[in-house]
Amino acid sequence: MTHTLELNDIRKSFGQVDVIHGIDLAIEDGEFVVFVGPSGCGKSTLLRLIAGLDDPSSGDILLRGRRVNGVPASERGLSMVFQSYALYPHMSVRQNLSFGLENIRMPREEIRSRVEDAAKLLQIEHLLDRRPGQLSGGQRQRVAIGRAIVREPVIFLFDEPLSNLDAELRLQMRVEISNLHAQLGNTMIYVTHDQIEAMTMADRIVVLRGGRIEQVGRPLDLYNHPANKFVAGFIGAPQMNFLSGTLDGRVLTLDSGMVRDVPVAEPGQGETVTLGIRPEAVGVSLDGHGDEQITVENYEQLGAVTYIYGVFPNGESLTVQHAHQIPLTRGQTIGVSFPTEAFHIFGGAGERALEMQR
Ligand SMILES: Nc1ncnc2c1ncn2[C@@H]1O[C@H](COP(=O)(O)OP(=O)(O)OP(=O)(O)O)[C@@H](O)[C@H]1O
Repeated sequence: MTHTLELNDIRKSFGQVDVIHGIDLAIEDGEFVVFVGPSGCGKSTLLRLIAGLDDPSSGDILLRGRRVNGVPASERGLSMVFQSYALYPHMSVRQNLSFGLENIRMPREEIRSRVEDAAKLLQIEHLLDRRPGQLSGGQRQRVAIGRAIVREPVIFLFDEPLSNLDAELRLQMRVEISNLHAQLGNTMIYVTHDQIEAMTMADRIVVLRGGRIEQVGRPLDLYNHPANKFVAGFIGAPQMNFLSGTLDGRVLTLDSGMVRDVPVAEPGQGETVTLGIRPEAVGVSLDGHGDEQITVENYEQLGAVTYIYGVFPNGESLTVQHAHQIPLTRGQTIGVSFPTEAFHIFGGAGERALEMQR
């Protein structure tokens, strides 16, 4: 089977600096793939290599089975949507949408029909005669997306397209881009540092760090089975709790005091490990019962959910996400419990999750 896009051992250096360290990835036709990772991990660089705005130092890029290294961006059949929108300020929305098509001498009628279809799809028909300066941020972003749509690309490339929008509009555009993907069915590659965008829009997430892939998988697979501590900490908000301990045989002893049998596939030999547990998996008891006790340092009552920020006697922190409204005061002691089924145990410096016999 031919993939829409294949990256084979892609590397990129700028002068002496190696930025991408060997990326292998195959993307299927129609997939929505999100590249996510902290600032500087190389996600924009990778997208630019795919787009043809830059060339890899080594490795092959295949589009529908054809090697495209060195093929100019304009001949790859891809459309990119930038964070900055990159609209022409002196042109109307209609001209912004049609400009690229006029440049390739597409017949007028075809251009008109594509522009009108895209405007309808994005609900910007009433804005076609305005200039970008007369539009809101969200409307400008729609025009930028429209300009990508009219080219009918093999793949849409999005580089942090929502970063300049406020929270409410970001949420709305997230849903719209997902709907667009469902309607158009094109392959989409989307770069963001926002794990919520990744979780909500992706068919598959590629987590990057330092120019390497840490894990590739469906959103909930990454959430439920992170391959290492980095992915576990990056996916999910509030962040997973990490508690230090040692593993001897199948007995986990936390530095905070709790001792528990854990169903690890391989028994330990007294080595240091990290227990990961998501905030929503921690049980709370106001009368102090549970596996351990924490002091409430702070809390947030959001109505539907309560966040508790606590500290163990040994100084380690614990965040709890509780699904109910409960009375709390700073400085009070509460009991917390940790169900074994929710444990993630990371070996070494967190580079791998230990296999569990569930
Ligand atoms: N043209 C360049 N010359 C030298 N170094 C570069 C160049 N472009 C990018 N880099 C470096 O490559 C690394 C990856 O940059 P890139 O922009 O791909 O990261 P990113 O994950 O997209 O980050 P951000 O979320 O901040 O945009 C960074 O350390 C950056 O400084």
